[in-house]
Amino acid sequence: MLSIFQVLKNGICTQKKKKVVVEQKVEAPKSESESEEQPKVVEHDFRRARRKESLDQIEQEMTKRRTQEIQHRNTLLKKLKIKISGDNINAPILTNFAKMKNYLNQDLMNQLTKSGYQKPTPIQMVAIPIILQKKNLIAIAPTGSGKTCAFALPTLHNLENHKEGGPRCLVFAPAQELADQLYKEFNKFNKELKIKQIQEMNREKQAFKQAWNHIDILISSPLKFLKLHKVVDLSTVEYVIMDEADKYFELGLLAQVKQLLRILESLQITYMFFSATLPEPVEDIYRELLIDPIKIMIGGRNHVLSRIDQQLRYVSNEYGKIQEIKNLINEGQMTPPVLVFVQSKTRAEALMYEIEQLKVIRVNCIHGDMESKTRQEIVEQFHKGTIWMLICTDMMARGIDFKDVQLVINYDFPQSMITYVHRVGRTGRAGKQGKAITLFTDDDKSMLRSLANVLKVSGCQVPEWLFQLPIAKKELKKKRERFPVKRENIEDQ
Ligand SMILES: Nc1ncnc2c1ncn2[C@@H]1O[C@H](COP(=O)(O)OP(=O)(O)OP(=O)(O)O)[C@@H](O)[C@H]1O
Repeated sequence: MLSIFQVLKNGICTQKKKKVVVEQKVEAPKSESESEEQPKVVEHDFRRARRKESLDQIEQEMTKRRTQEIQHRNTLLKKLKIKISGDNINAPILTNFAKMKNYLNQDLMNQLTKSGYQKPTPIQMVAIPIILQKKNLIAIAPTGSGKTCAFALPTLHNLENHKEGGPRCLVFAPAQELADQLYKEFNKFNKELKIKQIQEMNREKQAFKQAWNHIDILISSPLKFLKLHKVVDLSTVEYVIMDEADKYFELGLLAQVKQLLRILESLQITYMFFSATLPEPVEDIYRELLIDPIKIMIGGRNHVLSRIDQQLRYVSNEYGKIQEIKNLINEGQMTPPVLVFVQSKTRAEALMYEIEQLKVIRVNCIHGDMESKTRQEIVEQFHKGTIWMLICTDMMARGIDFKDVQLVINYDFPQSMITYVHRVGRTGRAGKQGKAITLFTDDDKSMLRSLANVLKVSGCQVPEWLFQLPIAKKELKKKRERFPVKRENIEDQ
């Protein structure tokens, strides 16, 4: 006869997963020797109960840890001002690049080590795992925060080895200098893939077509690409990256970009749009094109990093500006390299001439009227440090990565706040401190209220009087974007 204890035990055991063992015991004929084994069964079941208890404990512990990890991750994301929206995305890598060995191939890991990068920047923490998932992406992150590496590394990983037949990735940049820079940055990490810029490929159509078949990544401006795309087969394209994704609209290239996107529409493409400033209407245009895009925003739209010390100086008129430059030189505040932004090519030439006359600073200027080779040489000299001060137009405001620029001077007040964000973003890059001084005259007062908003979003102390100023009307802002303020000639001061 079974004791109550045994029945209870067997009853309990039959509900357990490993039923078979217990059922065998119930069905087997009973014997003296078996009854002697009863304590063993009890012990066995007791151990099982203990094991279940401890499994439950482990599960509870794991759930607790998972919750803690998510909480910790969310706290860190909040601290780093990272916002992500979208479904089913890989978790960010919030520690160091070594952790990426589970994601990136060994070659890329080796190149990363050589580059000296140790810790991913916030945009790299989140964008790299998402691009590896081949998801459509809209990413907004501050100037100098490493967006190029954020899209270049995972794209190189996704493309793996060289394949003949035509490029699998198209990278678009709005200016030649930026395309050159992207080319260098991709090549920094690349060993296997063949990357070309459109201007390196022969303009003669047949030769272009032939060269097309042997490359993996093509870097171009949308305009140049539109001139040549008809002679090649686009069916190999899998990825499209648009750097400075809002600049095309600023340049009035909306129709061209739409045309480009229409051409690519029938293909299965993963899109990546990157910028430090992506106005909502532009974002909406891109969104229409994408299926379930993931959006990453670091900081905010038009966000200037807090490590850039932004200063405003009232100089009343054009004469005041040149005096202020002399003061800054005399006060020893012009530690090179210095970038100075003006609103036109003629003003760039004129200011260079004025500063040359002082004979204290090695100065040059750069603008779109110069031959591309001359521009390349000037950029090179500024990189090397043979030019200390470079006076430029807004052609150099976006994307250009001059190392360690100490000071940006907005000699002429920028035509829009988007331009302001990009100009001052030429300093304070790659984790360094930077300084930006913006001169304003009576002609610029109507734009100060908008600047106050940018300063506020960037976490700066903003003098209260700036918020008392009237907000410039939309029409006025638009007018200023299109037609720069008429200013007195620099040479007449
Ligand atoms: N993880 C990293 N660690 C150290 N330096 C980095 C890292 N990632 C990028 N950099 C460096 O930071 C600098 C700025 O990078 P990058 O030009 O990609 O910035 P960006 O976000 O594209 O800026 P912009 O909006 O002005 O184009 C470069 O000199 C780059 O080499």
